[in-house]
Formats: sequence, structure tokens, C-alpha cells
Amino acid sequence: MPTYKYHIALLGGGTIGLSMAALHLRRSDTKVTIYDPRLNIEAEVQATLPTYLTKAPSTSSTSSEPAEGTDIIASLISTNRLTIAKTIQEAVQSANIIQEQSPEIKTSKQALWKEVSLYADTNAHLWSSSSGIAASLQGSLCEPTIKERLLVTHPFNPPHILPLIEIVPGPETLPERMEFAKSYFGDVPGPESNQGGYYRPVVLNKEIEGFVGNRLAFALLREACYLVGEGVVSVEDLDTLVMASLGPRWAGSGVFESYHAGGGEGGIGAFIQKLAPTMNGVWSGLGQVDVSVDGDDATDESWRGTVVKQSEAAYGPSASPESRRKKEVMLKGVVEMQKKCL
Ligand SMILES: NC(=O)C1=CN([C@@H]2O[C@H](COP(=O)(O)OP(=O)(O)OC[C@H]3O[C@@H](n4cnc5c(N)ncnc54)[C@H](O)[C@@H]3O)[C@@H](O)[C@H]2O)C=CC1
Ligand SMILES: O=C(O)[C@@H](O)C(=O)[C@H](O)[C@@H](O)CO
Repeated sequence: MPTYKYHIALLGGGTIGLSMAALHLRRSDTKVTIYDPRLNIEAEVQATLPTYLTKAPSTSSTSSEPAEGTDIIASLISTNRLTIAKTIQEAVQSANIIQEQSPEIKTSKQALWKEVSLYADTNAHLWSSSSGIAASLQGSLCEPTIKERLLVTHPFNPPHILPLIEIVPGPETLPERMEFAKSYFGDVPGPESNQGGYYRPVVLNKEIEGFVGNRLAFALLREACYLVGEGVVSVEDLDTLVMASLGPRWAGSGVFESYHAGGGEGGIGAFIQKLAPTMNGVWSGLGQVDVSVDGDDATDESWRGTVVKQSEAAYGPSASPESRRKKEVMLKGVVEMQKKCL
């Protein structure tokens, strides 16, 4: 039976967990164990993972065939590259990297790391895919030997396609653990190649709730909800506006680079100087919308009711599998184009 340099235990095989499984399986030196308490995890792996391990579709097509169908799972299992564990102990006991993508609930993640600490190798790397719960909070019930290895490796969905991995230390995370995570993800091939260099790990200097990606995303979402709630624009038209302007722009130049270009000879400094009055006016009037956790503000008249109603009218009760696959093919094309042009 072949041996592998890395054995990753993925705790949580949901939306992110299964996408991460496809990401890690692109490294020929890595094998993956998935643990998930839900009863249908094996069926989910069989149904979902092959669609992520797809052949390289041409970007002109809107669908792509699973690589060798679902027998790819049988092959991965028979060569011991993929296993499904029944317990956390079974999943982590021989892993040298442990990555959780369990529900975004602080207490659940805290309990999970506490349980992991009972069985995991004392040198295993400990990663969390959390959208915004800091490593220091997740590891707060654990010993220093856990805290110094624990860090966040936050992806954008779907991680088997989108190249960002936001690497966020806790205050006690050792620098060498950060270096390893950055180097590991930097070497993961993309969906269409065998070489590394596809993923773009970004290391944050310190933790903050929501990290950077989601703070930016949620700031935009908050203003979008405000504008729809105030009746300034519809959900569909706001989405069109972003897809026809900021989206393509930011695929080629980030926030600062695009305004640096927009400032002309004086760069972003001149841009800020020229736009200061307008920027201050807009910034002082940005929407102040909050969302209640128990959903008691979800009346039809509220901004939340309007956003949900208009989104469902425009896009259906939820994104269909076909629409998800079309968007995935488009995402692959955008990232391909970036690789060619940047
Ligand atoms: N969905 C998204 O767009 C993104 C989610 N994330 C983060 O990834 C994590 C997982 O999110 P999703 O995959 O969307 O959730 P999900 O609900 O699709 O999957 C979570 C899985 O964890 C399993 N689970 C529950 N308790 C567990 C435990 N104690 N140990 C192991 N597994 C357990 C559940 O059975 C479920 O299958 C969250 O922290 C989320 O913030 C990060 C980036 C994007
Ligand atoms: O947008 C993404 O894919 C990630 O930044 C996220 O963390 C998710 O959107 C998350 O906020 C929702 O689960």
C-alpha cells in the first residue's frame, strides 16, 4: 500500500469539507480521511466528490463530466487515498494535518478541538476553515501545545476552485506553523494542472472577527441590504450592477490597485484627494442595518423580508444544482483568465 507524506483529517464533510477534500486530493503526496457525524456522509461523498474531481471542461461549455464518474471514489478508497472515519479518534489518530469545517458555532468548535487534543499526534498541524471565529476563541479550552499549532485557513466557497486561502494566526500560533500552511496551500495544484501555484494564500498579521475577506464581503452585503430595503434598487438590479462593473474590475485589479489607476498621474493619493468630499458624504450615510439572530425581524416589510422575497423571486428558493455547476464553470474561467493575464 503506498505511503503519503501528508495525511489530512477533514472534520466536517459538508459544503466546505467535501470541496476541501477535492482540493487536498490534488496533491499526489496527500491522503484524506473524512469524518462527519451525519448518517449519509458516505452517500454524500459518492454523490458530490466526483463532481469536484472533474476533468478540465472547456470554459465555453456549461457543464463538465465527473472524472471517471463515481468509480473514482472506489479507486481512491482502494488505494487508501480516501477513507471515511466513524469517529473523531479514528479520523485524527494518524493524521499529521487536521482541518475542521464543522458548523460555524464557537462552542462546537471549542469542544471539537478539545476532543481532537485527546487523540491527535502532538505535532499535527491544526487548521480551521471558519468564516470568522478566531483561532484564539476556538482553542480557548485547550492547552498551549494546541494553541501554538492552531490557525485559521479560511477559504472562499468553493475552495476546490477559488484560489484564496486566508491564513490567520492566533496570538500563540507559532510562526513556523503559519509558514507551513502557506507553503502547503501554495503547492496545491489547480483543477486543471499538476503543478502548484494555483492557490493564493494570504497571511494576516493578526486575527480579527471575520478576518479580512468576510469583513469586506459583509460590508458590501450590509450596504446592499440597506439599498434594497430602502427601495433604491432591486436585488436583481443590484446584482447586475455588481456583475457588470465591480466584479470584472476586481477580477483584474484589486480595490487599491484599481483606485490607484483611477487616480491618474497622482495615483490613489490623487484619487482620494479628488473624491474626498463625495467619499465622506457617502461614508457618513452608509446604511445601518443589523440582523437579529432569531429572525424576528423577518417580516415582509423589513429589509430582510424584502431581500429574501426578491432573491427568491429572482433566483428561486435556492440555487439549483445546474446553476451551481454553471457558476462553477464560470468561476474556473475567471481564475484561468487571471492566471493568463496577471
Ligand atoms: N459555506 C460557505 O460558503 C463557507 C463556509 N465556511 C466555514 O466552513 C465551516 C463549515 O461550513 P459549511 O461546510 O458551509 O457547513 P455545512 O453545514 O455544509 O457542513 C458542516 C458539517 O459539519 C458536520 N458536523 C457537525 N458537527 C460536527 C463535529 N462535531 N465534527 C465534525 N463535523 C461536524 C455536519 O454534519 C455537516 O455535514 C464553517 O465554519 C463555515 O463558516 C468557510 C468558507 C465558506
Ligand atoms: O464567501 C465565502 O465563501 C466565504 O468567505 C465564507 O466564509 C462564507 O460566505 C460564509 O460567510 C458563509 O458560510
